[in-house]
Amino acid sequence: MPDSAAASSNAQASNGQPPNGQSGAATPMMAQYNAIRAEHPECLLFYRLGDFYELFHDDARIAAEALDIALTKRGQQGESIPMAGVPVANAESYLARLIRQGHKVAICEQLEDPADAKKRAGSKAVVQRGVTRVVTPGTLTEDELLDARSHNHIAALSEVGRELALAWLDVSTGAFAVQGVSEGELATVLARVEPGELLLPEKLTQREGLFETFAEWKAALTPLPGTRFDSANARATLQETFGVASLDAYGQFSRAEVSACGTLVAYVAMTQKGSLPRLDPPRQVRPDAVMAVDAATRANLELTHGPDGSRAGSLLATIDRTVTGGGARLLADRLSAPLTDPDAIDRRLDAVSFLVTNTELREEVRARLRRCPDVERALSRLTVGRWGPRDLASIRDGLAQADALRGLLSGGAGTPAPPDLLAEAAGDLGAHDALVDKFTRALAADLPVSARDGGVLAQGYAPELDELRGLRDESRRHIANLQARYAQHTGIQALKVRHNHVLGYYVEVTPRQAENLPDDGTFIHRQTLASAVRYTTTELGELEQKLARAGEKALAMEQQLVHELVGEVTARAEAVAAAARALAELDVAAGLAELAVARNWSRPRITRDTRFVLRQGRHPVVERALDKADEGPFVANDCVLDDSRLWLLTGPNMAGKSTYLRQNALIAVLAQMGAYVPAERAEIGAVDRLFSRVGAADDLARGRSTFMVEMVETAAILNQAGPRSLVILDEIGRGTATFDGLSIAWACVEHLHEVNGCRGLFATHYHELTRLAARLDGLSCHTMRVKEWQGEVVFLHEVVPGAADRSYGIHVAKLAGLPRAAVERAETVLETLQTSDDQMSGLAALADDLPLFAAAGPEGEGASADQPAASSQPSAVEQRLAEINPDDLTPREALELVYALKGLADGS
Ligand SMILES: Nc1ncnc2c1ncn2[C@@H]1O[C@H](COP(=O)(O)OP(=O)(O)OP(=O)(O)O)[C@@H](O)[C@H]1O
Repeated sequence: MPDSAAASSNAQASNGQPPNGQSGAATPMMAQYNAIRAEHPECLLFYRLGDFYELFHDDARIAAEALDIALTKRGQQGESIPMAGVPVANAESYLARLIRQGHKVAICEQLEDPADAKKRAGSKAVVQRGVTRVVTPGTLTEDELLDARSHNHIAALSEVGRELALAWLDVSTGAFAVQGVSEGELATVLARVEPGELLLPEKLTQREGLFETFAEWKAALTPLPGTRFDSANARATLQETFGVASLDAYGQFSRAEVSACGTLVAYVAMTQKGSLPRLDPPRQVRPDAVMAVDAATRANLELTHGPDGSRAGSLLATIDRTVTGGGARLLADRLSAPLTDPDAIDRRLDAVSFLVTNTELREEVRARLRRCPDVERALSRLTVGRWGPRDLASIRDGLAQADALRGLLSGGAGTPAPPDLLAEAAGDLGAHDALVDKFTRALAADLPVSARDGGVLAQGYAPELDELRGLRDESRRHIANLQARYAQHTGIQALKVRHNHVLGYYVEVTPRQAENLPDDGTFIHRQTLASAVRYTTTELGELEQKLARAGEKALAMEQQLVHELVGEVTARAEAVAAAARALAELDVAAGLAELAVARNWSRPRITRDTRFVLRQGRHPVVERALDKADEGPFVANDCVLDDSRLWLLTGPNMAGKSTYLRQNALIAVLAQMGAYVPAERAEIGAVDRLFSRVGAADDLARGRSTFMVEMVETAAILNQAGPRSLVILDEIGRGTATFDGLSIAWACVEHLHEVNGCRGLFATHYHELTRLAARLDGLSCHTMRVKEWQGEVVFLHEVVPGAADRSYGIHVAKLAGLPRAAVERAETVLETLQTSDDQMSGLAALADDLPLFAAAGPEGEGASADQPAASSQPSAVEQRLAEINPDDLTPREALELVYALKGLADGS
């Protein structure tokens, strides 16, 4: 332990406290506290005092506020220290709340029995204490602190030379991966991994190009000194952890990758004070193996998080039919990282197909999986040494089902042989019957939460244990019998033999009865209370000692036997982990098969070309919502991006454009994660990058307006999309003035067509853009069909070739309840705008829209409906327009003209 006086002032400084007057004034216990506190400046310190974890100084203030617990004071030689405490018994719920609020907590335990401390150093001894664990958001293992259905990733970003790499792992399952990244890709990879904690070298936080990315992950950042990322140390850490002389067996890692992986493992070891949970060797992820989906696209498409940020309403929630925690986590992983290699995707699809076809097998597999506890997380707790008896039962029950499932999949007589992925999973399920048998015999039917007080092992498992337990129980029985014997001997029927922690076993009678006790030396007085007198006897003392000895021995033996069971699991941790992974694999395949059957989805065909053909596609989430609300059938639509790879979609508001755009992107994601899709037929040339700009929101936190956000996202698309990419863009340019918006939309369509050459769907209200179709061969126009019936507009939600002539925006405004006067006024204005014969003069009229609206007072004051406001002189814009012939313009000239017109309009 460091010198307590020095550490004391150190701790106080790091704690934001003024030094404690003279540090020498601290009591020995506070000196110990201060020293330990100083070693963990970034954490709140839970300092064990008996049955409580206490927090002092600023820690106490923070915890009191965060947890809504009392802030008290502890006197200290005239000075009092703020203090708050949480009971050890339910510390986990408090920990969970602190971690969720972004705090880290160091748990400081008593490392010896207070009685031993007294023996060692007298009555003023300070019990030895030390931090046994640092709890951080990324290093949790307890079920109470984790969401069973999501991964909890901790990641490390490292830079060596000019190379960056990101490693991530889930401490609660051992899953471990690493990927080399460029500065530009980092945001996309982080959006996929979603780390709860991100370690990085301090100096990287200042890197200008990464500033924006880190702002997104501010709450998760844990900057560490650059020395912690040394790649030689990192390599040594990894080799030691995995017991190998070289990492080559796991892949050819760059120095940045080694540094990221090693630093991550060393950090986790530090938080667990040396005892690492079982970890998979790092799996190298090739960036091009996974469909790149940036953060904005993920959010727009609501892949794993719904509109409110939770799982509800997301694509994941809609497709998740898994029945185990491991399966749910794997499904979320797959959805977050769709593949690009058609063969790899087909392997997954083969597994789903097999279970779609074999209904009985699927049902049986799912029934068995339902009985599987979370083996992965139980294993992680067992290997890190933070387990409870129920974790042993989880391993037993999970492996028992694994054995049965292996039998089911072994393709016995009459059952078709399973495809590769399932056959491999069956192999990985392993043969654990001996362990399952042993654990079944060993574990008691009702298991306690903790192994501390025994009661874990079943009667009949270990004869020596039963014998010791027998002795213990016999002594208990003897003690119980004594009561009857003493009652008879003394003639006092109400005499009781009782037990408490202070006296141990004693005989109790009332004070009046005490007078009648025989004075033969049998009863030795211990205590007199108002209502009772208590005695011990030699015989009772002896029995008690026997009982205690037998109890202690039984407990010691039981604990040893239980540890042997734990050892049996940890010795075969790799095989158990493989079985757990296989269970998850089966669960995902069976869940997706169940979904496909229940919702009538079909198997997509993934190819290496760039055709994208969906027949009768549906939006999985909207369709489900319509079903549930009984709001009529969802109208299926085709999407054929082939020779015409870019579709321009016009149509009224509320006609279903956004839904259509999204459903095609979602189907691509589903297909490439290896799932069936909501379409009659799907043929998808594997998409390497998916981009979506749908809807818009302010990003006030970063001082960006809606339009700025829209442009930043659009810029990312135009800069990155390539021929294999799929882009969906909804109403680009609507966030600014009409002409600016139209010009930008126009330029974007041209750019996507000419430069990016990607597949895409572009929804717009700028009907003028449809003119581009005449010049760009890869562009075709489609529209949402509507029917006008008795003055009302009916949305048919059907995508057909062609262009819309109007937007019916006013109709929607009316539906939404805009005041009648406003609706009528809007109709008048619209009519005015549409009076010009050709499109360009329509545009000219649009440029004047502001004066028109400004002139309109309430209920038709100012310019009246039948006398529209218009300047008598032709405006500069009109004059310019009169000079040109639209048919002579190239798209580029048209764009330039639009800019010029805008300039004139702004200047007038
Ligand atoms: N194919 C469909 N079948 C049935 N209902 C649909 C379909 N597509 C959309 N809808 C319904 O229409 C509503 C509006 O759809 P959506 O938001 O896609 O319209 P939009 O054309 O993008 O509108 P806006 O231009 O106003 O954004 C949806 O909430 C859904 O209830």
